Amino acid sequence: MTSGPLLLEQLASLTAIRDLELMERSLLKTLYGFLRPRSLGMVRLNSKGQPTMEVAYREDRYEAFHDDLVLDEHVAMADEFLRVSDAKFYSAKTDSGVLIVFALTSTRSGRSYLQITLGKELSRMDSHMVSGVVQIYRNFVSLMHHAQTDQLTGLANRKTFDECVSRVHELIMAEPTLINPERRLPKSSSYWLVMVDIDHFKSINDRFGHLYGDEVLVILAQLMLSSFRENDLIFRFGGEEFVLIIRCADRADCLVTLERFRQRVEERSIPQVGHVTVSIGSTQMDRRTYPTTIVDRADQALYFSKRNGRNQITFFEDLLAEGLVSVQEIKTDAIAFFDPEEDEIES
Ligand SMILES: Nc1nc2c(ncn2[C@@H]2O[C@H](COP(=O)(O)OP(=O)(O)OP(=O)(O)O)[C@@H](O)[C@H]2O)c(=O)[nH]1
Repeated sequence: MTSGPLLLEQLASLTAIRDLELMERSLLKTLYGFLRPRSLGMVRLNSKGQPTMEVAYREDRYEAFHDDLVLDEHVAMADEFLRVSDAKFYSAKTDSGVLIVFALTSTRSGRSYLQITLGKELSRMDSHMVSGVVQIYRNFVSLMHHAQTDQLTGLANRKTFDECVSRVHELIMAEPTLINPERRLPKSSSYWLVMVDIDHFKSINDRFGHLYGDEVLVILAQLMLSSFRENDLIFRFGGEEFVLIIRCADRADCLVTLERFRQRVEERSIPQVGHVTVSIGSTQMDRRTYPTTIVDRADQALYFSKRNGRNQITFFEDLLAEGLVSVQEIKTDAIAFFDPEEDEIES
């Protein structure tokens, strides 16, 4: 495995990567044993068609590459062909043999392909076999995706957040060893946990009905997807609460990003409902602080935004600097979130 993958890029698909990787390995192992190819691997492209990961598999060795990837001209052609065609695979003669490319997955954030190089064309029987194995893999990926996704908004669900937040934290802890010192990384390696809560959402439901409330949630989710980067992580907890894990250069950069989103929400006119606003609480994720504490800090910042008039952004670090909160370490796995029913604060 190469060094230097950027933290959130490792979590690109919002799915449980460890499980997905196990499935990838199992797929490659099965095909390697069956086909004994000259080479076997996978390539993942982002939504712009740029490669973000390549995997090479040989005799039980699985190697993943993230850095300095160049899109192979045959893969580019396969990508173009398989996106518009019903064909099961793409095949081309190359210097190393016959390259066969099968489409594996296709999502909003990108596509992945299986690459097989053989000494000769794939026989009819073998092509049926590979297609069958690929279909099983796709079905598993889609089941996994379903279990991890909130059905209304299409965002990752609360269960996925619980798994992801610990994993991001583990990655932050490990980061110095992951980063290649020879590669000059942009000064963009701080990670922020952000809680977003729609203001007065109950009254939207009360005035317009739940269906309109649901529509607001869907529009909010779309605004988030279009406002944050592809590799930022966006979750719906349930209710009208969302959580983000985003990478920013520093606090000022995080503020600009969140402020832009807050304004976009405020400006958006939603049919029937009109304008809605969001309150936001944010805190930096650091390696010394337990994930539960990080979540609690963002929650305290959100609570402050709510109490001070809503439609605003608060950073926990600012509250700390002003002596409005104290540092408490929560060392349990239970993550407690803001509960407006319990904490109604307006007079
Ligand atoms: N339409 C719809 N409503 C939901 C969903 N999940 C939770 N709710 C409603 O969201 C509302 C949340 O309201 P409160 O927790 O009182 O908070 P609020 O009215 O947004 O007030 P503040 O957060 O203090 O600004 C409740 O009325 C829930 O019934 C959902 O999936 N769809």
